[in-house]
Amino acid sequence: MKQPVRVTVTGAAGQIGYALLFRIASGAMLGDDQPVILQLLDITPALDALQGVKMELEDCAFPLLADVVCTDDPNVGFKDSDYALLVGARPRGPGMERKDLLEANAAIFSVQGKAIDQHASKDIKVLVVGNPANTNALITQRNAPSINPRNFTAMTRLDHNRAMTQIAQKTGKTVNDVTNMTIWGNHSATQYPDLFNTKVDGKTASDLVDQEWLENDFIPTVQQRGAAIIKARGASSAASAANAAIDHVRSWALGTEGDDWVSMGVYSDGSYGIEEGLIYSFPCRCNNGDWEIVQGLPVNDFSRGKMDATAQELAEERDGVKHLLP
Ligand SMILES: NC(=O)c1ccc[n+]([C@@H]2O[C@H](COP(=O)([O-])OP(=O)(O)OC[C@H]3O[C@@H](n4cnc5c(N)ncnc54)[C@H](O)[C@@H]3O)[C@@H](O)[C@H]2O)c1
Ligand SMILES: O=C(O)C[C@H](O)C(=O)O
Repeated sequence: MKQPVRVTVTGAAGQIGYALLFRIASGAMLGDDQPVILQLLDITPALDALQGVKMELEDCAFPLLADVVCTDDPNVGFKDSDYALLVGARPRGPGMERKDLLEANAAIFSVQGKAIDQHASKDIKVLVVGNPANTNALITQRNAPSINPRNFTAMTRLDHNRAMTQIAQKTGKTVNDVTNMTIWGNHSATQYPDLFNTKVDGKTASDLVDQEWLENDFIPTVQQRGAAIIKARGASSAASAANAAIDHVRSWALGTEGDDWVSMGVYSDGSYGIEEGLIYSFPCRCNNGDWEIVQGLPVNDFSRGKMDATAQELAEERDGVKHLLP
């Protein structure tokens, strides 16, 4: 049996937490042979509820669950942590954009970045789910200067999965036929789901649909899916978000399949002309617990405009939280 790894989940008493923890403990995220210690962080008023979640985790008798720690102290929550899923943040309500949450949520990530810097493993892999995810990931990263910026990522896998299903349904195929999907940019209404590099059954997806559907149906549907779920459910996506978080960390830790890639919000090295240092969603391949941006994909004028617009929004969000970026 491998040694257990420490997985911190913030906002563990919330909606996404409830859909996430049991799958991590079952081995769905890090593999059937990897024991885990769950370090669950939430705010003080949520600690009773968190104890209830811990009791339920115990009642599952998961063979891979080595221990569960519940705390309201980030210094304890991130102690020696190998993986951190930063979920704890306020969700948006109807009529809000995700960046409207910046003021409410940004401070959480500067505190947690500092705690990660001081207490976590220097090899920690961090996934930020709490919105606005890309800019919160940037705040976390900048507050943890002793850790490689590549170790801080933001979640666009939910958008990626949504886009795969939309194109599969449109072309009468299944998601098993869809590969090489890319979400470029911000997890926001400016994100750009790219069908020009996606394949369906080996054929280029943009050749299988008309430009009118691509521009006026597919892209807005993916961009607005979170809002559509809030309208329908009266609460933001939870099970699908937890599923995407599992997918994101699993790909990062255990690798992507063959030539396929996944979408991850990662530290930009200037690839595709995107300003260095932004946390921008790129097509990424993962191997040996590391990711690399897929290079050399063709970018037409239509795509270029959309990729730049979402980068511009990220630069504006960054400038709006300058006071939290040491
Ligand atoms: N990136 C994505 O694709 C994606 C998808 C879905 C939701 N989200 C975001 O995830 C976040 C969580 O959503 P949810 O539905 O679970 O919300 P929720 O309100 O059900 O749960 C949030 C939890 O975070 C806790 N929390 C608040 N401040 C905290 C702090 N400082 N430290 C630790 N915990 C803290 C709350 O007490 C609560 O238990 C929201 O910001 C939501 O917008 C992102
Ligand atoms: O849309 C939201 O606010 C929640 C989440 O980011 C989503 O995409 O479902």
